[in-house]
Amino acid sequence: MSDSLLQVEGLSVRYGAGPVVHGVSLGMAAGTVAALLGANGAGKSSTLRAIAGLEPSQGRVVFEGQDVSRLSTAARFKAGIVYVPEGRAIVADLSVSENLTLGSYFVDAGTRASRRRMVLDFFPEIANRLNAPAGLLSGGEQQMLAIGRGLMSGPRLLLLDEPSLGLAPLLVARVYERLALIQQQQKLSALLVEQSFHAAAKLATQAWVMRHGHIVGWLDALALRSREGRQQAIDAYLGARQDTNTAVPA
Ligand SMILES: Nc1ncnc2c1ncn2[C@@H]1O[C@H](COP(=O)(O)OP(=O)(O)OP(=O)(O)O)[C@@H](O)[C@H]1O
Repeated sequence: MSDSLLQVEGLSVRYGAGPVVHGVSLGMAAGTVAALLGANGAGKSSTLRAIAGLEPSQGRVVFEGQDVSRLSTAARFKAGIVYVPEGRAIVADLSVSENLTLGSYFVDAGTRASRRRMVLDFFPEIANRLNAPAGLLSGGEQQMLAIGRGLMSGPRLLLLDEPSLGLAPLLVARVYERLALIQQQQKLSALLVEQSFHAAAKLATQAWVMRHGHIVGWLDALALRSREGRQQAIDAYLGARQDTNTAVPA
């Protein structure tokens, strides 16, 4: 695909005895949001972390036409692949402002200042707390800070690991509203991992369903927003069927 941003081919991850991710293949175009859905332990985070180079893996990861499979995490980060851990992984002892600076350590002062303005415009909640220790923020604010820190590095692909984790439904909605705004205005490319089908369906235009380390289904934008698609995904989570919606594209 000429407009392909990310192409993952036969990705496998193992921690000890057996693989927890088995030959996962997926692809997405620039300027789009895609999701990896599935229940606890399905292998979603391991897949995302392997794409970022945070876990040793087998298979190929091609990013903007370049095979990055052998590159270190730092080199992939430099290429624009930015992993955003779930919100509570911000540096609690540093201030909000310092956490944001961490995300843009290698850029010049002018770029840093303009990105910071952009992030604080998107997340006014944290703009009012710049000098507060990040550990004192609410769960939702910490998630916004984690996303903001990711945006500070000028990502070409944001890998979002369960942005809804541990948040009350109202806060999940708020975080996803902001992501939608950022997506619209910045043409953000993102691959997100979610257990919350509802949250992911608002933003993603395609999703893969994982179960026991395998991709067991794929949903397009229409299926993601339909009642039937939702039911198919839930069935796939639970293993009731192995063929969510259309065939998984090669
Ligand atoms: N660092 C690790 N060492 C050993 N096993 C791990 C490690 N990380 C994950 N696992 C195991 O790998 C499997 C897949 O975990 P993973 O976190 O990728 O799933 P997930 O779909 O993201 O689930 P969750 O939503 O609960 O995070 C699980 O059985 C998990 O226990």
